[in-house]
Amino acid sequence: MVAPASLSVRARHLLEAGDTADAIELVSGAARRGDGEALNELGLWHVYGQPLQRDFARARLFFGHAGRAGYKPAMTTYAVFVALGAGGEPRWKEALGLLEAAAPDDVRAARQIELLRAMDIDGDGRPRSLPAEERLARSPIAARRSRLFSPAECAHVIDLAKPLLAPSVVVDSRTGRQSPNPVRTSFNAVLGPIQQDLVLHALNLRLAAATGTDVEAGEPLIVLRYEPGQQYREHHDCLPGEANQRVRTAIVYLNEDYQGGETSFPAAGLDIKGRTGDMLTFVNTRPDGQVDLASRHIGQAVTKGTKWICTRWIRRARFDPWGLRTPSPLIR
Ligand SMILES: O=C(O)CCC(=O)C(=O)O
Ligand SMILES: [Fe+2]
Repeated sequence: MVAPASLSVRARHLLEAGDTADAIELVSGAARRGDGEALNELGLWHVYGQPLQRDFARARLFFGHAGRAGYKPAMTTYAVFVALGAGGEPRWKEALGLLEAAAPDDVRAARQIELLRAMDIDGDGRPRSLPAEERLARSPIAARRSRLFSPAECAHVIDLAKPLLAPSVVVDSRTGRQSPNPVRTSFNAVLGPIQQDLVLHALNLRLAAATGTDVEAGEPLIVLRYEPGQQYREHHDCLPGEANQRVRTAIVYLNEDYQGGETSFPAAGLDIKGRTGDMLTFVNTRPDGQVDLASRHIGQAVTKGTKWICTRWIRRARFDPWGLRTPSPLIR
């Protein structure tokens, strides 16, 4: 016997077939009856902005309802929204409390709690201490903090990314479009608000502290995986014609059991082979805001094993492309 398709799968089939009204009816009907999966689906629709209006405040409410109705993954999403301040105030302690309440019968929540308890963080999830910064070059400005992430944290980031990996794309400097390109042959996963968890948010807070930047200026963390022969050819990280430029990059090396794969800066004659958990950071722009060509760098081809890193591109000012912090048009 074939198991009946889940509600969200049936709703997606209806949407693909253009039966938007039926899909909405199916899901909202079930949501009214308190179905957790349906409530979660409504939350996701308010995040995607399809087929309902994008509205993070509503999404946050629906994820909370879905979690309380027993749909476990929604509780984690809700906790992340509360921690991030997506669709409402950021409240780290409340987010942590939600996760603690979920932990006894949710292994993922329990694992997060274990990793969070091992961190030296304050009541807002920010680090109380950091490894010392070691200056590597003046042009480009580049520095390292050894072991910024623990091996267990690195493994956790890899685990979050694994199911989401897809071939990397690059932004075309003329059209601004994204497409696969031989410049960058790795696979990557973008850990945005729906994919991340509280551990990842605490790590993003740590990266912000370690680079002296505002956590809200960071783009979502991207995890990159390079297999032998894969590389990221010489490039700089700035975007064409962008006002809110990527002024800084932070890279954390998530493993070290591979060969090749150094991060090289030809202008400075610098080749970095990171150890597990090391953070490399460099400045991409000059004081006038233009691209610093000395920041051009290469992810050298891996010759043996698999290289895992995560990259956070950090903007000049707060960056909120989805309007996570935009007040809801539907809720006052
Ligand atoms: O793989 C590397 O070492 C460099 C990665 C990189 O250039 C980037 O993520 O912007
Ligand atoms: Fe780069």
